[in-house]
Amino acid sequence: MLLLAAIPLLVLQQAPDPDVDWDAEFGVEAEIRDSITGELPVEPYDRSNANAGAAPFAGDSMAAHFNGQPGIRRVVDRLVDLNLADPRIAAIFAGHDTVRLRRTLFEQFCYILNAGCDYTGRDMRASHDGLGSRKGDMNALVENLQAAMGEEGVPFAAQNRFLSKLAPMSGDVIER
Ligand code: HEM
Repeated sequence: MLLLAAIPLLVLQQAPDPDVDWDAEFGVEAEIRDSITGELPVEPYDRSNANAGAAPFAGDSMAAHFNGQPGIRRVVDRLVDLNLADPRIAAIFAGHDTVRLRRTLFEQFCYILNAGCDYTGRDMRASHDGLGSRKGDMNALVENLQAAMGEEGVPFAAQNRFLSKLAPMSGDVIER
């Protein structure tokens, strides 16, 4: 009986018109990547090193332990790759601009490690607002960061000093 009632509905159902631009119909604006940086646009915000969320280390020993800017770049790229491949947290990164993330995360790490960069990204609260990440997600990310630093040969003591700079940010990063 239910099947009989469904037949007229199936007959009435039409295939979607392939010529309709559904984004335009629903007012979805196309996001266009910058032709030079490859990044998607973000809402305007005030740029400041204070957005990095921690003061830089004094001296150049931490930068040296990370093998300078090239080493920091490798750690960040590896961290992003591990996060994107990590079934625990990959979904949180899906659909976000990883081109921008690689750049801003590099700047943040480089600034905090006193390796000669300014941070131009958003503050931690603004950039993680609405992501819904929890303590377990933070733990997963820290594990991936430890793996990336380990692969770069960063000594344990330096890894822990760096992690202790990031730990206080978790209040702004995870969902309240
Ligand atoms: C202390 C730990 C963390 C630090 C230092 C950090 C750092 C950053 C930085 C610098 C940005 C880019 C800001 C910008 O582009 O303006 C960012 C964005 C992002 N972070 Fe984190 N993060 C942390 C933890 C996490 C965790 C635990 C997750 C989820 C598992 C996460 C997911 C994301 C995502 C998805 C974005 C992109 C947001 C967007 O495109 O709007 N982060 N993070």
